[in-house]
Amino acid sequence: MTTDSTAPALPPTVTSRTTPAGLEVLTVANAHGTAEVYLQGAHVTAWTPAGEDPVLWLSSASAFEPGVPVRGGIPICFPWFGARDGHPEAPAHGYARRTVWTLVGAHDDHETTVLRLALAAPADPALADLSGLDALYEVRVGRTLDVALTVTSTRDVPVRFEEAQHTYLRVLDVEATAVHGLEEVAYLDKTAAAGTDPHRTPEGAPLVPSGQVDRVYLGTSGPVQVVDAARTVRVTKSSSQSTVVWSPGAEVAAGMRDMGPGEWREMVCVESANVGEHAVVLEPGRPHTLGSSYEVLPRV
Ligand SMILES: O=P(O)(O)OC[C@H]1O[C@@H](O)[C@H](O)[C@@H](O)[C@@H]1O
Repeated sequence: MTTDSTAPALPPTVTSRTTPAGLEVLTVANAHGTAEVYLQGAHVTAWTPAGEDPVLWLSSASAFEPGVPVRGGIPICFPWFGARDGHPEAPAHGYARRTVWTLVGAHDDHETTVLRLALAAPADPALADLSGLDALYEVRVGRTLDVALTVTSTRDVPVRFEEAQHTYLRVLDVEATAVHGLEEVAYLDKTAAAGTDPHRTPEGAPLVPSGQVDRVYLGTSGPVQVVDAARTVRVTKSSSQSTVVWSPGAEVAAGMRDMGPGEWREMVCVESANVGEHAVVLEPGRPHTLGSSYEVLPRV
């Protein structure tokens, strides 16, 4: 862990270590379960509520190296999602998931452990239109896992940005998993052939992913429930107008270096987001917080 004298003291529920590659990791263990958070990307890589199987999926082939995003857990996409408009050379999903955040707070709030990490706006001329966006991320590990990304602008003009909590949920078999809560929501199909209209009308039924699924559901703020043969995981969100669902399918996954053979079946991404037409336009002095809460529901 950092020996920086300004680093906050850790409560007894939190321990820290540095990996051989030099990445700092915080491990939380409290009455309600365990979690792991890398300072790079403020990346929650694991959450296991007491008595449950892990809720977050993590690739066995993920790189854990400086500057390389982890495949799994909860990557933070910020301040753009996917490719950056007008900047094809920019890394996908923004700089937040590749950058080391600073731990600015750690404490126990009754039986919940709270970590706070900060990312100052980078002073990069290539990011001039996105400058002045400071980010604070709060991770609460309790009976539920709650994450909240607060963005504050130091600019005196509105700034448009995109964001997502790109959560990989662990499932037994994605093609035998039902995603509830988006039945009545129109979406953009990112797998649509180039030059064709990607807009799709609501399907009227829960989504059971088959093959490659890459959808941006539009204008939806409601919860999503992911139901597989073993359990139901509910994702509840706040200040989010888009939900992204992604499953790479066999073919795309086979071309990904950081996904183990066949592992694509064991995950589905349900992403609380504000992207595209729902990007945030942040006014000076008006912080914006994107929140997600994850919970395992009791079987009925
Ligand atoms: O490989 P990355 O950059 O982590 O992105 C994974 C996926 O993330 C999803 O959110 C996108 O909708 C997909 O298009 C993308 O392929």
